[in-house]
Amino acid sequence: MSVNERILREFLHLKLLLKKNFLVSIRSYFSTIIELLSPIVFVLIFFIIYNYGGRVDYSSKTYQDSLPNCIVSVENRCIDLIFSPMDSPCTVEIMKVLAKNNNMEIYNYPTDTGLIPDMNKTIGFKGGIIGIDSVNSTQQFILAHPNVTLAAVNFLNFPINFTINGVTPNDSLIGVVDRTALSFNVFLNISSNNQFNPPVDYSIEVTTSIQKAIYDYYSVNNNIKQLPTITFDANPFIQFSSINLISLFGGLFYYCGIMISFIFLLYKVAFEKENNLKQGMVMMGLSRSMYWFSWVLTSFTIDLLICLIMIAIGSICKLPFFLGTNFLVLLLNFFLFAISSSSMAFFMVSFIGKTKTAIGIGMAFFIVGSGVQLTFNSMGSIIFQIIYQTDSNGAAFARVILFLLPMFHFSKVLSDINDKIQSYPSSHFTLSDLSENLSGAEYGMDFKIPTTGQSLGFMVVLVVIYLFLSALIEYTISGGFTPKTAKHIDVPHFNDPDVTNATYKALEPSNKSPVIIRGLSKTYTKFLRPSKSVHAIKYLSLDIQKGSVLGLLGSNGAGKTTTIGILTGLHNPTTGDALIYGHSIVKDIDSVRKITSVVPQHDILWLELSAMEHLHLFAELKGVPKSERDFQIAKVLEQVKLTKVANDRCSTFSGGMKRRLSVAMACIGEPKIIFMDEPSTGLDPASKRRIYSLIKDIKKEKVIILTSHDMQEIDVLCDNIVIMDNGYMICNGNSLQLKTKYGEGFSVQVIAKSLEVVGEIVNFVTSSLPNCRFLKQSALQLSFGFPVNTDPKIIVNFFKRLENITKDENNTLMRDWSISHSNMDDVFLKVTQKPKSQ
Ligand SMILES: Nc1ncnc2c1ncn2[C@@H]1O[C@H](COP(=O)(O)OP(=O)(O)OP(=O)(O)O)[C@@H](O)[C@H]1O
Repeated sequence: MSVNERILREFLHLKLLLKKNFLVSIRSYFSTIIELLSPIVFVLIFFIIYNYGGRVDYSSKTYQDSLPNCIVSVENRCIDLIFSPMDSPCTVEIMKVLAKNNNMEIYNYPTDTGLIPDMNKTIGFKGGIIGIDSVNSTQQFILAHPNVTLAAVNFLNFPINFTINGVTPNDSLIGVVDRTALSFNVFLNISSNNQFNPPVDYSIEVTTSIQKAIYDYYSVNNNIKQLPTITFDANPFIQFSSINLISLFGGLFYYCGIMISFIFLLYKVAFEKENNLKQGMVMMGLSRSMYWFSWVLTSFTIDLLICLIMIAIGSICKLPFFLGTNFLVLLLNFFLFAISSSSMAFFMVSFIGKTKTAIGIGMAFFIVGSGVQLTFNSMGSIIFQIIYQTDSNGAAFARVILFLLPMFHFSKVLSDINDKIQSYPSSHFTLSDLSENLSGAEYGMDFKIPTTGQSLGFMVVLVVIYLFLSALIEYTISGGFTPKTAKHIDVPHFNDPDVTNATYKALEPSNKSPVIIRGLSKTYTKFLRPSKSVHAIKYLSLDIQKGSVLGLLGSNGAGKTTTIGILTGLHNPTTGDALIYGHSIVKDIDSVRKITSVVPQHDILWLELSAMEHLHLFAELKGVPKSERDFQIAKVLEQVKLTKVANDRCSTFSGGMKRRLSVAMACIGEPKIIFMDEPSTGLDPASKRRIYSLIKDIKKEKVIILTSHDMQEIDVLCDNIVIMDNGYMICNGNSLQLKTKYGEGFSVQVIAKSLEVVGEIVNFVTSSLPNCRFLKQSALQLSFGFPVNTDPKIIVNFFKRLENITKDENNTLMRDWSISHSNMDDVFLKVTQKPKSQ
């Protein structure tokens, strides 16, 4: 197959699988709606809690954020605020805003450091702000002129990134500039009755108005990307009614809204695995990589929808988190969290085979993750500081484990955003904030804590890691690392000459049969416990002719399904090869798949799709030209008698109808070889008969390889029969040859009157007929076999005795008896040496 053909084939498979996923999602609309609505539900729950559940109404406690006016009563002058140092450009910029906010004048009041300022310069002042050069001078001024000044503020330090018109002032007057916090002292005059009668505590108004000036300066100055932490030694104030601590816990609800789809994804992929749908699809020729890729695309699309819904509903509810954060940042955080979780689900499902386990693990992640989310939300950035900045082996280990969890990075981003937007009502988290270390800034200059952008990047890394690991596991399981060469081993010794002949005939280089299996072996290796490795097939060699049905018989675990799995490319053989119309299954499985079809042991059906949709899907997969599709589909539907229900969903089908549909799907595309793994299992006699006649109809010009536990089916349908036991072919021949060779000649069935007399009957029959063998017991029915060359007189005499016993109504031994030729049941029991009682 050329590269172009291969690419086209992969695209076709992707298209078909996406179509399947789309149809299944639309049809199972209940679960799809739950998945898509979950973000709405969780955001609405949070909205209700946020607005009505325990919200403290701060608006009634809002304090004024303007400076109170001083009252002129002493020295014929009063000053609203003294600030220092006045020569610092940083201080002056903020004070200008404060003056503007309060409609006040701002004056310089130069002093010589250490000297008491000249009071004459302030005569006639009635309110206003004046600057003084140092804290020292401020204190001296207040001491010298009590009750002239309402309050004084001394700036102690500014953050390092404080800039004025984009320039860092390198403010030596402030002293310490290598810190991230902005701090100031406030002195309040509440001591005198002369001016403030009665004394009033204006600490909140004064500190609030200063703080407002700082924030206003920051919010108008675009060059400053983050607000400083402000510390001051006055009473803390409550100013903004929109700050609500509950909003910090929104992360828990956003997490839950996204994790519902994580549980659904685990369930859906595990369901296809548990029901062997994936395996069946691969046997039918679908590409494994496209199977996974289709799931990745489907789940990422659902994730995107969920994230958009979440952002839309959060914005409609006017939650500060959504209003205060840039849309792209929101989308990136939600979407990267969702797809990294989905990628983790793909990785986890590599180890999960059952839907119940998948749901259990999904729920555990949901519950434990919610707890973790709650902790991260409530502890804010402190927890991230501890995790990232603690220097110990334990912390390093925790960092590695937490790194692998998408929810951890998601919480970190939420925490960063909350840190920013909770600081001030008009604060926004913008794209430029992604490079800031917001959490680190709060705790000093140690920037080991990743930036918000890095946390988002970690989620991208997780997507790559988890998808890569999932692909690696899939590649290993599919035998990708097994060398693609047909390894040969010596022919073992077989007890049965027919088996030896069949083996050597198949090994003959001149053999041109359509199917030739040569020295096929398969060992399922247990890497951790090599001694427990299973040798499922051991040197299977045979050829199959066109227009014939080969029956593969064997007890459970004999190796039949593994044989079909290898011939359809599901597993790589450990040794040997098979040629299907000249194409090697080891070297050219793609060409083999073009001409083969499978009825897998488990139906590859989606309950949400109709019979017609299944057939269209597989017709396209098998490359049936569009013009022929309708005709072929109508034909197979008629053959399996499903025409009337063609447009009904498979969920309404009985087990027999599903099996018939599987057979119809295998017949689409006119394959040259059809593998049927127990095609009639679970069917009623009428349905079985339909399948039998279909097989008889289609076998002309084809090769059919059929496994079954139904001996009658094998007897009726198969031209050649192979019996496998413990991985070996132990018999090979047609039904008559096998019965003659291994059958007991005749078999006698006796129905006992009670279980107590079974032993007596067995003694009676085996002692009456020489070389008679007790074959099996099924409830009260006992089967015996005896050779064809038994003396007819002995047989006649034996039948007469049986007749006499059953005619006697008082007999306690048997109810009835019958005689027949040996059947395949007897052959099978004899060659596989099963115990003679069940
Ligand atoms: N994926 C696997 N990994 C390990 N062992 C396996 C695997 N598949 C099959 N086996 C083992 O290989 C042996 C042959 O199994 P296989 O399914 O081919 O038997 P079978 O004849 O088809 O049985 P049944 O009639 O029950 O379907 C069994 O011992 C089985 O346990």
